[in-house]
Amino acid sequence: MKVAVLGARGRMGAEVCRAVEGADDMELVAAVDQGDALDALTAAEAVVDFTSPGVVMDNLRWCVEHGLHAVVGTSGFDPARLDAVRSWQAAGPGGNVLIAPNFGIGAVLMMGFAARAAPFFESVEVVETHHPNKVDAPSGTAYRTAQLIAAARAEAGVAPSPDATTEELAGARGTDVDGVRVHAVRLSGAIAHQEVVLGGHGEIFTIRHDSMNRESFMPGVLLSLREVAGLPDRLTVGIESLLGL
Ligand SMILES: NC(=O)C1=CN([C@@H]2O[C@H](COP(=O)(O)OP(=O)(O)OC[C@H]3O[C@@H](n4cnc5c(N)ncnc54)[C@H](OP(=O)(O)O)[C@@H]3O)[C@@H](O)[C@H]2O)C=CC1
Ligand SMILES: O=C(O)C1=N[C@H](C(=O)O)C[C@H](O)C1
Repeated sequence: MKVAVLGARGRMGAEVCRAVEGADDMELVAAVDQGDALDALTAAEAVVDFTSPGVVMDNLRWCVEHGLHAVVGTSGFDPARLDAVRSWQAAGPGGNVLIAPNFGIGAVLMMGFAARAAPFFESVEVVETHHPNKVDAPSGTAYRTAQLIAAARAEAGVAPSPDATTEELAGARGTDVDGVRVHAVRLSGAIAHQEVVLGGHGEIFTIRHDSMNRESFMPGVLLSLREVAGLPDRLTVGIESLLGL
């Protein structure tokens, strides 16, 4: 299949270009970065976007309006952004869009395990750690994890995590995502790491995932490229269904 990469000179985009060039069933037909014309994308059957939260919506709208399938790794997708994508797709034939907060297999499993464990513990918080060049906080993975945890706890009728804080230096308790506290650490030497910490009656349960390099995301990206055209929904969030989860 013919693949184009948006953000091709970035940390992830460059890794995706290498992975696509190394795949027997794929051909890299366009490597597009800041300042390049998007027209080159039309040579592709599917486009991969690893740019930044500030520009991904314009890129994605262009892809949808030009009928291209898109695999998106860029972070920053809240419910309003997902609704915007659906509205563009509803306006025309468009292509399928797959948006994955994390393409790492272990990270996907970590999110699933966290949601499964969340109703069994009184308290739960998410701590993500990333390299200091990351422009957004919290990470898309942490945001998605918190959403999944909150949904699982709501469905089970679990009370909010107890927290008696009444005096706080701004930010000390992290940010609130659907009632779940999320903390972002930026650390030289780090790539992408996350802990979900659950606390109950005399026990603490920690679920941890570490991405040691950016190659770790490539099996998920290539799988997504192979599957995106045949997905049952025009917009899919996460690669869980592609992994049979
Ligand atoms: N889903 C997942 O599994 C993963 C997701 N990510 C996410 O991917 C995104 C990119 O991360 P990373 O590669 O580290 O970031 P980088 O900053 O290294 O790469 C982004 C690239 O996009 C370029 N760019 C900026 N604007 C445009 C534009 N309008 N069109 C085309 N290219 C553009 C940048 O150029 P310039 O530098 O000149 O601005 C840069 O080369 C982030 O949102 C990150 O969170 C990262 C890892 C895994
Ligand atoms: O910017 C990164 O590096 C990463 N971004 C994604 C996110 O925001 O969750 C995925 C992974 O954590 C690496």
